[in-house]
Amino acid sequence: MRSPGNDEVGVTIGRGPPVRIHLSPSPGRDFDDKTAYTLTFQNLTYKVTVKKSSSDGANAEKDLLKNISGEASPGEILAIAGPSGAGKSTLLDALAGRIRAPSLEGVILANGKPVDGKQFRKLSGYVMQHDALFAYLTVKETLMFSARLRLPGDMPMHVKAARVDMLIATLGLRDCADTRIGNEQVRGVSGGERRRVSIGVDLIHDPAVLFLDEPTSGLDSTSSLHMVQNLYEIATDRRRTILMTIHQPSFRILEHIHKIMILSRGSLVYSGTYPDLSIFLTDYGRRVPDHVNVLEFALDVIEELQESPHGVAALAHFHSTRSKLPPSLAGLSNIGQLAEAADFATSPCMETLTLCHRSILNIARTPELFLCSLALMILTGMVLGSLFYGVQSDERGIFHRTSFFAFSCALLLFSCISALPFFLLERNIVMRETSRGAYRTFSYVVANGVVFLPFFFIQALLFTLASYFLVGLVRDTGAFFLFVTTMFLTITVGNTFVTFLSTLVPDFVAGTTIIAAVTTFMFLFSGFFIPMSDIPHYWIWFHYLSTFKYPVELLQKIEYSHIEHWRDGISGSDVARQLGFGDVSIRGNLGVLVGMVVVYRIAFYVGLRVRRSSTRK
Ligand SMILES: Nc1ncnc2c1ncn2[C@@H]1O[C@H](COP(=O)(O)OP(=O)(O)OP(=O)(O)O)[C@@H](O)[C@H]1O
Repeated sequence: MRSPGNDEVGVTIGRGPPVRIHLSPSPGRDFDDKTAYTLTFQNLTYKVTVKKSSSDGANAEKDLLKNISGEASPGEILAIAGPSGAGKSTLLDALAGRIRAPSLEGVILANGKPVDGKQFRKLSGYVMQHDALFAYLTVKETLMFSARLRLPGDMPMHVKAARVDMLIATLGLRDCADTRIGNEQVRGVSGGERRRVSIGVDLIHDPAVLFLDEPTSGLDSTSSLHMVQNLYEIATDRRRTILMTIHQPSFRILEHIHKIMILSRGSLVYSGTYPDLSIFLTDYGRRVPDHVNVLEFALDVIEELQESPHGVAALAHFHSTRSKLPPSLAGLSNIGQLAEAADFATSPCMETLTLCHRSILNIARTPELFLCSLALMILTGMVLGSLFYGVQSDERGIFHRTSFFAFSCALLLFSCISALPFFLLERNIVMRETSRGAYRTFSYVVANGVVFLPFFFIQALLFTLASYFLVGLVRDTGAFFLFVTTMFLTITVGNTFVTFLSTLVPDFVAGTTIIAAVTTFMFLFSGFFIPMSDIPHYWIWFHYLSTFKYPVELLQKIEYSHIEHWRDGISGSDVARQLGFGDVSIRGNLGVLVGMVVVYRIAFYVGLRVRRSSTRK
């Protein structure tokens, strides 16, 4: 029953008074909202098919999770422990809705309601084991961009800023708020601070349930303790449900953990509190020596059992006979309901502006990269200008012009490959952000397309200024600007092509190889090396797809159609006709280049969506 005028539902459990459960209309609208989720899971089983390397080639099924049941409550930290390869991250992913239903069996309920992966992902936060943050942004900027993307668009900016400040204080990041995140090349915040920023990014919308994969990995003992203390405060003070995987935590860390689940080879072998673990082991016949870390001792026992002929089956069975299973599904079916989560916190327009702003800041922080590429344009333009200096109106002039046009296009298109590492790095961050519902993929595709356009234009202009007059191309304002426009569109096509392929390639090495190979073939089929009439009919489609064909034709046509007097009463248009460019339409070819940009952008969008759906969310 929903009360008018507020966002609470009254739910009667048994004979008790109605429980008031606050429903926030959009996640994180109210920093102090009371939304609290109990996550209950029963009989989670996850199998994957593993291809056998043996000669019979038969596939085998591997159980990554076997009938795991448990419960995570608000105000508590549930830690998932176990030896390496036990299935900790897999269980966390399953609970966070990152593994799709057909391969995952069992039931996951949030406040007694079946979890709809998409909706639940918006109400929860997931912090991955490996950070993916922009190195050149400061801690505060990183959190502020997250706030601008993940908090409601109608929330005033000062309220978002206040929330960021509060989060910075909560996570103990005050001293490094204005320090850059950093990476291998740039000095930045410490490993512990970096982890806390990653947590902050996913905490900004105040998710009711927070999943963390190894939040203390790579941290020293003090930083690990600090981190878990932060999480403890968030869980207890704000009644958040926190689930995390851990690796060999110290005594002091264990004091901050309310419940532990221990896995071994996909089976649950313990579920309960840390103090009860000692009793459990003793009852199983493994007395815990004095003054040892009981969890470490338990992991040693498990590793020993894993090596034994019967494995951990007996321990798992012993646990199942003693454990109190979570309440039955029937008993839970009416307790509360999932808060309605808006699909996205803010409008596509606001998302695009915020993403543009973030990109501009990143570009501004790495001026050397961009200045380097601009300097390269001037330098190569001048080298080409000096090489083809002062072309004449004769046969050699035609040959030199054609070579200059073809080489200029090749240079601009091949130089776009250098953008690949940049896009690959950004791809990781964008995939994470969009998979958690931080913003629309479409907004990113638009922002990424728009933000670099001025830079591409400056590149095209500098290259043209450095080469056009030295080569001695036609002195005509219209021809000059058409030349700049062609160069600009060529660079834009090349970059959109590389961004699109960056969604498909697995890594940098494969990416450069594939992009270089495809670009080389596009050059080969452009009509420059083999005239179009000589290209076999079964390859002609590749000629039309070539990113070289249209700009090279355009440059020829622009040049000759603006030369009124070539020589001996022959006009430039006559030369163009003789060269086979008479029918080329300047508008038509410019249109094709614009069309290619649009098509590659759409393909980029589709590529990102497909890649996202084929990986764990
Ligand atoms: N898609 C998959 N196909 C086959 N095996 C997989 C797949 N995903 C995970 N595994 C295997 O499942 C087991 C559990 O993996 P998981 O990452 O959950 O372990 P973990 O307990 O988190 O390990 P660690 O502590 O080393 O990170 C491992 O043996 C892993 O190799």
